[in-house]
Amino acid sequence: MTSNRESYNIRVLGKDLYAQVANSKVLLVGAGGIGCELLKNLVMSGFKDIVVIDLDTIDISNLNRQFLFQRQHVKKAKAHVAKESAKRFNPSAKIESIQGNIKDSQYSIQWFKQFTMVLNALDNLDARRHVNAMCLAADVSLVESGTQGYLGQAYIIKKGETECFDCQPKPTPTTYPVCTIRSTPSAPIHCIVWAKSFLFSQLFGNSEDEEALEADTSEENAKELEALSRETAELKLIKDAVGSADYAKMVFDKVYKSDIERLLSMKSMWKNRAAPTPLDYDTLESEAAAAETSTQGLVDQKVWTLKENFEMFKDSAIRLATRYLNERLTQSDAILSFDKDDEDAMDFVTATSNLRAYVFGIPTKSLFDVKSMAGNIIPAIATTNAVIAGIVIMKAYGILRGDIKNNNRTYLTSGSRLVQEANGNPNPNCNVCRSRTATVKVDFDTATLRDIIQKVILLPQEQGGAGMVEDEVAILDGSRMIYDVDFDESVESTLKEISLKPGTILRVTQDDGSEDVDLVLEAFDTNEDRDDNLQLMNAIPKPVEANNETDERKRKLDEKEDGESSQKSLKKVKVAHQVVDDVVILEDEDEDIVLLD
Ligand SMILES: Nc1ncnc2c1ncn2[C@@H]1O[C@H](COP(=O)(O)OP(=O)(O)OP(=O)(O)O)[C@@H](O)[C@H]1O
Ligand SMILES: [Zn+2]
Repeated sequence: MTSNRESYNIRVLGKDLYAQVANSKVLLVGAGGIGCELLKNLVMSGFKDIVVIDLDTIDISNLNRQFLFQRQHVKKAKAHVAKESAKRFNPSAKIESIQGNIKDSQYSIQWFKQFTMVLNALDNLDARRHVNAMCLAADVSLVESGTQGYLGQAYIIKKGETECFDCQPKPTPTTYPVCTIRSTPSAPIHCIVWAKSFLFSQLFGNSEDEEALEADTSEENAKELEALSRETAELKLIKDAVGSADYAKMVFDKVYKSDIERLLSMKSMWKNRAAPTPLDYDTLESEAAAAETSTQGLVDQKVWTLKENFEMFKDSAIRLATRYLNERLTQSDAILSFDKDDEDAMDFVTATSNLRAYVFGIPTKSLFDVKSMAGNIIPAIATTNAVIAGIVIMKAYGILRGDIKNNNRTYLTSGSRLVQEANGNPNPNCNVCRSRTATVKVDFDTATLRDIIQKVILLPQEQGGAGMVEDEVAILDGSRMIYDVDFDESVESTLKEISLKPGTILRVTQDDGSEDVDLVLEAFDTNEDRDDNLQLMNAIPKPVEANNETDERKRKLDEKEDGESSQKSLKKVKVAHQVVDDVVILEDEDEDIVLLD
């Protein structure tokens, strides 16, 4: 018997599409902000066979937007709780939940192949890249999505038909010159980067952690680096004094007094900028508590007074020092890593960055603001996730209809407008998706590397092979070279002997620079009939001809670059691929962008 929801879905989607929806198997990667919305949407729109994977447990800070979770679920696995909550929307849906990392090797290409489609609901580049590569190798359609504040996007990735996640280069994160952070901060962010990437990691972490500081070889910078190494040595002494009664005072005197006095002695530095003012521990200590009071409002949103920052500095430094010492009792090289959700770390970074701001006459910030700046956080907004999760379902319908090439990318832009942009063709220079892939079934115990070379790599293109030339071929298993003309020792070894397993992808390259070929190795089924110890399952696609469609698109754009009318469309292409953090966002709204109904 069909339920009300089911008959409604059939009416909306039509019988055929609904049947496809009901028969498809979907992998949902991530059960966070977008993932929760999406899992709910999937079961409500008729998807019945779903696997959801997430590595994390529920944090209290997730509850404001991840509506499948409630207070009593805190610390439980996201995937399992999401499954239980979503099932209540549609008890007939079959959901398998996995608490795990999608990057684990057990989630092989073969494993990905069981799905009709994969839906990403992730929050980091690394995992997105991995799923992109797996879906390309397994030739499964992927819907990629992301949100950032009020902005969001969703689009389909399909091997050979669309751009992949890595077709466009992603910009590197913002860096700051060492001297600005170390000596001449002029904005709150400079003080926060100093507190988080320098002070915190020097005291409690790995001193190499200064990833935000740019390596700069200018003369001014050389001096800075020299001062940096001297100060690092001094800090080491303090680090060793962790646990002593005057630990907080030692840290304070060094970073807010002697370091600042040393900076002041470099007079030329302050010719054209306001000189810093050192702080005095004893004066602050003796000052009556809070003569001035901090601003009103929620605790996290108050801007603390100098005295309050001072007290918080002492308190949080001792809390962290105690934790650091305890960790070292069990593991001698233990460190504390900065985490925006760690209250002690956030108290410390807020207080120490604000004290530094006082020294340099820079406005101070509330804990809330420091947290978003230190954690690089743009607040996650439930409604943005909900809109994007809805659009992901539309993309999923697009995949089932076979409408991939013409399926646009959808962006939620500032002003809450949904805009569309044509999905690009694969970038011919992308080394993630432009390789040519074929699956080869092999008997790992008897097939040799020579078999692969003869029966696949040298096999003429007309017969489905790669048609390569023996002397020019090299074969790699990941970064391990297993064959080239000067390294042919393993050629008579069986695949098992050279540790190749089902799921391995061999990359075959040829000197002449023609496109690489990826061979996905699979085992024969136990009782499978076969004539040989190796079977090429699909013809290897021919190399893409130059001047293909993508080049054509690029050429047209290049041509138009001179013309006035082109500026707009060129700009559109550029802004569309700007990436902030992990999410591509569209900053601008162009008139020639198509509005959705
Ligand atoms: N490699 C991975 N394998 C499985 N799940 C992953 C992987 N990387 C990230 N995730 C999951 O993807 C989800 C992304 O959701 P979201 O962006 O809402 O992040 P969050 O961690 O819930 O929130 P926030 O980062 O804002 O505190 C998270 O639940 C995270 O655990
Ligand atoms: Zn690509």
